[in-house]
Amino acid sequence: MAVTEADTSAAPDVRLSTERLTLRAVTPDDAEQLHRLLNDWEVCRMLQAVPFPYPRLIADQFIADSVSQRLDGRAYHFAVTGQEDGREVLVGAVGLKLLRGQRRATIGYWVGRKFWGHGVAREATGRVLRWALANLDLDVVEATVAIDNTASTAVLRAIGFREIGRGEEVFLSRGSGSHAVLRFEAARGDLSPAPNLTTPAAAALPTHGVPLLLVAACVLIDAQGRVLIARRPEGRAMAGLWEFPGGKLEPGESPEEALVRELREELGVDVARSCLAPFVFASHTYEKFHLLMPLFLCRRWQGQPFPKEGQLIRWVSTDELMDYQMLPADRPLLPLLRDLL
Ligand SMILES: Nc1nc2c([nH]c(=O)n2[C@H]2C[C@H](O)[C@@H](COP(=O)(O)OP(=O)(O)OP(=O)(O)O)O2)c(=O)[nH]1
Ligand SMILES: [Mg+2]
Repeated sequence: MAVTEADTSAAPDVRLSTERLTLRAVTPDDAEQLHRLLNDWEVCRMLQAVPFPYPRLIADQFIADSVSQRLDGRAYHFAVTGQEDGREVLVGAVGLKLLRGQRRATIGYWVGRKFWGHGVAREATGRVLRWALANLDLDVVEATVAIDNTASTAVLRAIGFREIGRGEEVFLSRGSGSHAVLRFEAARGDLSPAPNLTTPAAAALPTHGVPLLLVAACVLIDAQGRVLIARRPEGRAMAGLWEFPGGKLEPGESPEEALVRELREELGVDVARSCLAPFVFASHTYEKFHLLMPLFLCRRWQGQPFPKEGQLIRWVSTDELMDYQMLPADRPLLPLLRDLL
């Protein structure tokens, strides 16, 4: 099965929410409000692909295109809405376009002028960025802003984007000729929440100035020799990458005890300690910690694995495993697993 196809299949009707906002697919019912908010020189002049004045016909065309682009996974245009006097009102939009075959996308956004100054762009764009890196086959999201757009530059920096250089772009609303822009990028590492390093080992054994983190993980193997992998959900460090089920040792736990607990918490399966066979270990320096991770094999458990923590799970052959973006520490272990199975 092609990874790209399967992973984006759940995305067309995605609906995201933040503390104050809802982000959902743009629909033809949005055309009137969208046209009214966008047909504003102060908004248009910051957008590359929008003419000014902004004709209603272009709003309708944009919405029709965004429906088909979303269905085939080329772009996700979100209407950003809020509540005003108990009604849902459009306040702006965020668009994400995938660059085919590159594991990259570009992001753009605008907010209606009367909603400026309330952190809408930051809240909405940050939400889409986190969703995209956790759920689409992407490693990097790019953004470009006009050099005179200081508000937007501040938004990008606050979300975690890094400035990577300058360039020139045409802005339709500003007429012919190119205008100076700043280019930004964000990858998973720019978003990662700091890991919660609570194990006693972490405190006791710093390595090269970073703490040592002890994690136990397990390869569940089914009767056809397929293995279970899980995609780290949004909100976790390294969200969007795949891993073997498992987690950090809690104080006083052995690796086996930690795994019995983690497999129940993450997948709802019961495993006896005697069914966990030590296989290999990972030893890998991440930016903020050094990971030491024994990897066990297990062929017998009770219950049907079920993703209890919002993760995506998948049974894959060891050949298919090579097509998945696994966590960096796991990559050297995969050929060993393939040789075994
Ligand atoms: N479970 C698991 N973790 C891995 C693998 N490879 C790898 O680098 N890690 C890293 C990612 C994380 O930094 C760390 C595991 O931490 P985690 O956040 O999943 O820990 P946990 O399940 O105890 O979750 P939490 O309660 O702290 O939220 O180990 C793997 O194959 N499986
Ligand atoms: Mg875990």
